[in-house]
Amino acid sequence: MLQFENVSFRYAEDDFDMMRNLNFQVEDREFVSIIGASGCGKSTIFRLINGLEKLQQGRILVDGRPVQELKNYSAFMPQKDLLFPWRTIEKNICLPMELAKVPKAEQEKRCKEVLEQVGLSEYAKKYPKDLSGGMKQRVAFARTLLSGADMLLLDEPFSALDYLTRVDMQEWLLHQWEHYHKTILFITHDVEEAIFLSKTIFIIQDRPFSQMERVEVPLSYPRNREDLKRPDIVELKETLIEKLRRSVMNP
Ligand SMILES: Nc1ncnc2c1ncn2[C@@H]1O[C@H](COP(=O)(O)OP(=O)(O)OP(=O)(O)O)[C@@H](O)[C@H]1O
Repeated sequence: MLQFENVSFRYAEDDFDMMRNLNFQVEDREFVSIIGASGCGKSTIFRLINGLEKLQQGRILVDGRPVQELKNYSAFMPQKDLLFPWRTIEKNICLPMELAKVPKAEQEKRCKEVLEQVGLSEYAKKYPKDLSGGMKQRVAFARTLLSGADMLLLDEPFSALDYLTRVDMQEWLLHQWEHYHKTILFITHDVEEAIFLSKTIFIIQDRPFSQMERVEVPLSYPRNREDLKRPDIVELKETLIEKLRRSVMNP
């Protein structure tokens, strides 16, 4: 379980807090999205979780232990795939294992398994330039998985993709999540994407923010895109859009 306890943070360049006494928690294996206006601090939450920024007050705990004491508890996947163009797909996927000095035979075994699972076995020897945008994000996801962390931090991973690829990738991601049973925190600007994927949605509405409104999506898994047409889901979507619009108008 991930817990934020009274977390406050401001960037050194700023003279105002970005978040103040923030409390929230995420259960193991939950799929949680964070939505909020541009610049409200969504990515900063990820940077605090993975230790890239130091919190100035409060605690971030994973299974009751401060993250400063832990290693390899979270893995980050950015919007851009960040694959190395001169490495083959399998070599890109193996990179974190190479750095962690995992024995070569084990690297190959894990790489083969994950490529099969993400549906890209026949692309192992190809280069990133040979793959479509959606395929490259699958490779980036595979690499994130192979870090071995139980919590995946996905920062707008599909925002650069065209609409149809994006829709496919959402279904694909849910399938992966059901297979791997990881905890996923997912940042998106797309309310429908958040509803389709998540069990829980956190909304950032204020600046600075000291709380995120928590909304439970009334859909079970596995999900079907038809569910998005249900009147209560259409209404939820409108409500969330309205909340975001209000937060943009009252920064
Ligand atoms: N390293 C940094 N140093 C100083 N200020 C930063 C840094 N990173 C982000 N900021 C500022 O902090 C604010 C929040 O940034 P953050 O990236 O967390 O927002 P966000 O909600 O993820 O935005 P977006 O939706 O546009 O990606 C922004 O105003 C940004 O300019």
